[in-house]
Amino acid sequence: MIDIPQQIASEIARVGYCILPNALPAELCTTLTQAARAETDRKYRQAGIGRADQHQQDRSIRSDEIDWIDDGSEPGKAWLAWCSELQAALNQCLFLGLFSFECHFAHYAPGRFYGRHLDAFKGRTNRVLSLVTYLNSGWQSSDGGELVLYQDEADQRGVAVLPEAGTVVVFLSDEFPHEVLPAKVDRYSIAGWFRVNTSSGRSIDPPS
Ligand SMILES: O=C(O)CCC(=O)C(=O)O
Ligand SMILES: [Fe+2]
Repeated sequence: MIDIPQQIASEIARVGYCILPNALPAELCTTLTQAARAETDRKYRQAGIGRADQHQQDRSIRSDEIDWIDDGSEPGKAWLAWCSELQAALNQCLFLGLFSFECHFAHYAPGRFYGRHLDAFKGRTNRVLSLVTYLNSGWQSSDGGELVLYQDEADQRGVAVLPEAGTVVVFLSDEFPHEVLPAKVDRYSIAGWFRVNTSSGRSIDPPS
């Protein structure tokens, strides 16, 4: 059996990112795909940018809609259990000290996008590893909607990833600029972040 967490860990150690098609167990992928669509128009909210204290909605940078995931539903529970196993494996292999995980469903309606950005800035965040998985079966390259992952600030070419169901992408949050190109059809995904615990004294970071 292919050990997905092991593969992710060794790619992170080698190059800092990992793009793995068919990484999600098929049953989990189906459950999440259904859950992502069932929530359309019900719970999705316009996504914002920045930390809680400087939260703002700027549609010129980001125009997806999101719904935070918790273990209050069966799909949420199953997904968080899978991520928790991955977190344990990454800690064991890479000594990252990952402490918690936060994630949300994202829905990009046709034409929506997320401009080039970093998920974290060095020294100013406790987000260490970003994880994205896609929930669109039969995605065509003519549908657009690629994630483009750049090596560094200077890279203008990047690597394009089709958001096909089951593909998992993991990368160091403060190292790899990336963007989501507009798609011609609805695009569903989960974006999440493994974090370290930087709480000290009476100040709790991050704010809940
Ligand atoms: O959906 C994707 O491919 C990436 C999303 C992303 O970059 C983010 O939510 O920060
Ligand atoms: Fe991002």
